[in-house]
Amino acid sequence: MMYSRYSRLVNLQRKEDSRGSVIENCVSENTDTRGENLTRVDTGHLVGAVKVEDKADQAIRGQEEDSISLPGSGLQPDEICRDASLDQLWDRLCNPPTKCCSLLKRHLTPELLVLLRDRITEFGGRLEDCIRSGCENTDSGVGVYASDPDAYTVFAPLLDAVIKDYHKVSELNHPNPDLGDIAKLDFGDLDPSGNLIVSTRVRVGRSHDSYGFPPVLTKEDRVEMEKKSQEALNKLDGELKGSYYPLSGMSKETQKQLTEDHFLFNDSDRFLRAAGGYRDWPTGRGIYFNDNKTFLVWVNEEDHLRFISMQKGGNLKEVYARLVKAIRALESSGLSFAKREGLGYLTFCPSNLGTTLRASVHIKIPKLAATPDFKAFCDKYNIQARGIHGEHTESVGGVYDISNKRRLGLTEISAIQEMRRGVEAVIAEEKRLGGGN
Ligand SMILES: Nc1ncnc2c1ncn2[C@@H]1O[C@H](COP(=O)(O)OP(=O)(O)OP(=O)(O)O)[C@@H](O)[C@H]1O
Repeated sequence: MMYSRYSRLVNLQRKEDSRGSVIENCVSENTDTRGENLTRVDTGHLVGAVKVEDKADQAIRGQEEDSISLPGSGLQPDEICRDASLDQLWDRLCNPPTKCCSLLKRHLTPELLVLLRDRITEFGGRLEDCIRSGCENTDSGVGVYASDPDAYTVFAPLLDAVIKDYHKVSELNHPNPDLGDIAKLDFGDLDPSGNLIVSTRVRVGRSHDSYGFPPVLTKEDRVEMEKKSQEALNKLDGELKGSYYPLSGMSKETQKQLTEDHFLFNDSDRFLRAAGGYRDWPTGRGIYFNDNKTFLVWVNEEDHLRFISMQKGGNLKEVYARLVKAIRALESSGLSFAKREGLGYLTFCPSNLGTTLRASVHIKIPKLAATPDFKAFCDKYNIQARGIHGEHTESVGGVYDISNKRRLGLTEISAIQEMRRGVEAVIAEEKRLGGGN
C-alpha cells in the first residue's frame, strides 16, 4: 500500500530580483497520510520566469542536488513533452505562446503550486500528470486531467476549483444517481417529422476503481482492464448482446469506416494525446457493439469505459431506456466503478464527472445556427453545440451536435430532461425561423 504524500506550506515570501523576476521562497513540510516521515524542505521558485533550484523536488525523487535544465534556457514550446518537469510546465503556463484562458491557468496559483507540487496519489500520480496537457496546449478550455481517481482527493485544492468553475456550481454536493423510471418516461421521439434530427446518442463514462487514468497506466494495466471489461460485456444479453473488437489487429479501413459512421473513436485529439491518453496505442483499446450497433462500449478510450446507446432519428426514449438497461446490467456484473461523495462517478477529465452523461442529437439547424444569438440561445437552455465529428470539430451542412451541458449537480434523469427541453426549444426556434421542412 502506498500512502499519499502531502506538502504543507509553512512560509511563503515573495520578492523581486534585480531583473524584475518575482521570486518565491517557501518552507514546506512533507508528510504522508499516516503523518510519518515528516521532513522540512526549503524551496525556491521563480514565478513566471526561469527555473531555480528546487530542493524539495530533488529530495522527493532522491536525486542529487544539481541543477536541472531550465525552460528559459533553450527549450522550445513544441518540445514540452511527457518528461517535462513541473517547473518547465509551470513556466510554459506562465509564458504561453498565445493567450491562455484555461481553467488551469485561472486556478493554479503560485500558492497552490507550492502546496501541491510534492504530493503523490496512491496510484503514483503527481501534479505534472494532471496539468501536462493544459501546459502543452495553452489554448485548452479546461487544461486539467485527473491522473487517477485518488487525484480528486490529493489534488482537491486545484481540481475542486476547476470543477466548480467548469460546472458552474458553488458546492460539490452531487446527488445520488437516479436514472429515473424508464417505464414512465414522459418523452418519446423529439422529432416525429424526421426532418431535423439525424440521430440521437446518450453516453456515460465509468472508471474501474482499482486503476489509475492514462498518465499513470502501464501497457499491462490496460490489457488487464480490457480483459475484465470484456468478461463483463460477454455477460450482456437480449438487445445488448454483442461482440468485442480489439483495435489491435483491426484493419485501418474498418477503423476508418467505424469512425466515419460515428461509432468508433480515434487517436486524433491533441489534448488527450498530451495527457498520455494514446500511450501504447492501440493496445488494450477496443469497441463492443450489438448486431445493429445501437449499443456500444468504448474500452480504454479517454475513460476506461464509455457506454453508448444510439440510433438514427430522434427517439430519445428508446435510446435512453436502452442505456439505462445497460448501466444496470454492467453495474451488477462484478465491475466496481470509481465514485466520490459529492462528485459522483469519477472520470479522467473533470468536465465529465458526476452523471458523466452526455445526451446528444445530430440536428439540422442551419437557420438558428446562422443567427448571432445562437450561443446565447444554447446557454439559456444549458445546452452545448459541437461539430458532428466530435468535440473540437466543425459543423457540416448546418448539422450540429446539441447536448446537455451540465453533468454535475443534477441526477441522470434531470440531465436527460434538460437536454430534451433544450432540443425541443431548438426545434421550435428553427421552425420559427422558417427551417425544418
Ligand atoms: N447524436 C449523435 N448521433 C451520431 N453520432 C454522434 C452523436 N453524438 C455524438 N456522436 C459521435 O460520437 C463520437 C464522439 O463524439 P464526441 O467526442 O464529441 O463526444 P463524446 O463521446 O460524448 O465524448 P467527449 O465529450 O469526451 O468528447 C463522434 O463520432 C460523434 O460524431
